[in-house]
Amino acid sequence: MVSIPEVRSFAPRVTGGSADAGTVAWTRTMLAAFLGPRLEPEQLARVGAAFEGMRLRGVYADPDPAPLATLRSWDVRLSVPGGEVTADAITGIGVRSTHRRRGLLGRVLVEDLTAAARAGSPAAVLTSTQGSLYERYGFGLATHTAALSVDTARARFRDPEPRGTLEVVERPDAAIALARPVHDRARRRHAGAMDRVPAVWQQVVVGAAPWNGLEPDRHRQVVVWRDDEGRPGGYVVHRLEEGWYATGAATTAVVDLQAATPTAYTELWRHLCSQDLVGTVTWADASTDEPLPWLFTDHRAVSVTAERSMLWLRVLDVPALLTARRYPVQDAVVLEVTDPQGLARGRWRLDAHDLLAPGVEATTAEPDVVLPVEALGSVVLGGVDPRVLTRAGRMEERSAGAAGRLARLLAAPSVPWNGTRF
Ligand SMILES: CC(=O)SCCNC(=O)CCNC(=O)[C@H](O)C(C)(C)COP(=O)(O)OP(=O)(O)OC[C@H]1O[C@@H](n2cnc3c(N)ncnc32)[C@H](O)[C@@H]1OP(=O)(O)O
Repeated sequence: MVSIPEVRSFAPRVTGGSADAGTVAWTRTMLAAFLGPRLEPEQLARVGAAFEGMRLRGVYADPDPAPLATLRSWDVRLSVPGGEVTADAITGIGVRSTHRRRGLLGRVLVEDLTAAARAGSPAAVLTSTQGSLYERYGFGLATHTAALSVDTARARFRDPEPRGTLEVVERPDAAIALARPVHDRARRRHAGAMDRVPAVWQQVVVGAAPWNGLEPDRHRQVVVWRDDEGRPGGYVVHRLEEGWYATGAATTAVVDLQAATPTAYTELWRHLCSQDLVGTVTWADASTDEPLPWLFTDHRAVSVTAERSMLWLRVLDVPALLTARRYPVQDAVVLEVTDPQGLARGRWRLDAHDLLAPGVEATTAEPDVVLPVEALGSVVLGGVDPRVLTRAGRMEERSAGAAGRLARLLAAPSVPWNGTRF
């Protein structure tokens, strides 16, 4: 007899670079749901080993040892304006193609969110394959990215003098060791950015991801820029997107570019735009406020080819999240938050009169704004304007001008940005 499906969670056990049988079965279901390659058992065991230290959840129906649905999560440090919080990063939500539309996504996700809230994470984050899946679970779209394309023939730099030195770093471990501290500094500038576990670094630098069986992308290159004292100030990971054989001009795609200073940023772009045989440089997930066009004498060297949704944020603990960030103006507003899963529901007074120590308290006062938890997730990093959500009927202003006051309170010092899908 087949049992009623239940959610189980476990941590991968790894010996000698290979994961245990339960993790292998989990990995097989997850890859199949994402239309991934059918891997040999030893490849699956290697892929599963990359999940060491993470939480795996699955929906199981005995006696089948493989799950019907999967989810993987781990803790990240998520930048918020003026600070950072621990967040539950979620990925790998997949349901067997034979078992869809029976509520399995909902079961495994709500279980993970409830566990994260219980463990004290103020928020959960994910990037999604589809745009309409996660609002019903309280996630709000919080950041966007811009897809850029640079025509290298038009890219003349205003500042003609290169500075510092560049190095192509061949060994991935050396590249990661150089890139990590730069990324760590750079990520604090953008709310929505987060630190990276080793598996994500491998994905970015080597191109070895679960969905390609950890096969390295041999067209990937890491270039580090150093200042005159030899200190690394920025790096770029790029890959060949289209060879030059057909057109005589190749396309290079930026995978990750982080610069701790404006000079590092300029010099990395100078390098990208001056490579022989390269006609176009693209960046699929740049920030929406890149200074790039301003580096060139002709800003039309850069085209924005698309703007895309990126990070979804689910508030789990309203006071913890709102007090972790800083506010640019002194004001106080009462927010009533509704939440179908009941995790963040309540009426809260956010008081930012003390700019260094904002306070959030439960209150019975009349609310200035009533909003569902997903709208709070959208506006909390400062990347979505509460007035726009009010105009869209996604939140309700109960006192005159409250959405505008909230917009001024939540404004972020720079545009929220997360450039890495996970
Ligand atoms: C963070 C991430 O990992 S994003 C990756 C998401 N996964 C994928 O894209 C892999 C391929 N797809 C799948 O594995 C599955 O179809 C999933 C995970 C998207 C959905 O799983 P299911 O178990 O079928 O979803 P479930 O039955 O729990 O549906 C929950 C709700 O979402 C809705 N829904 C499910 N899939 C979709 C979809 N593709 N588009 C729109 N709505 C959807 C359902 O109608 C249901 O709505 P309701 O609450 O109003 O009834």
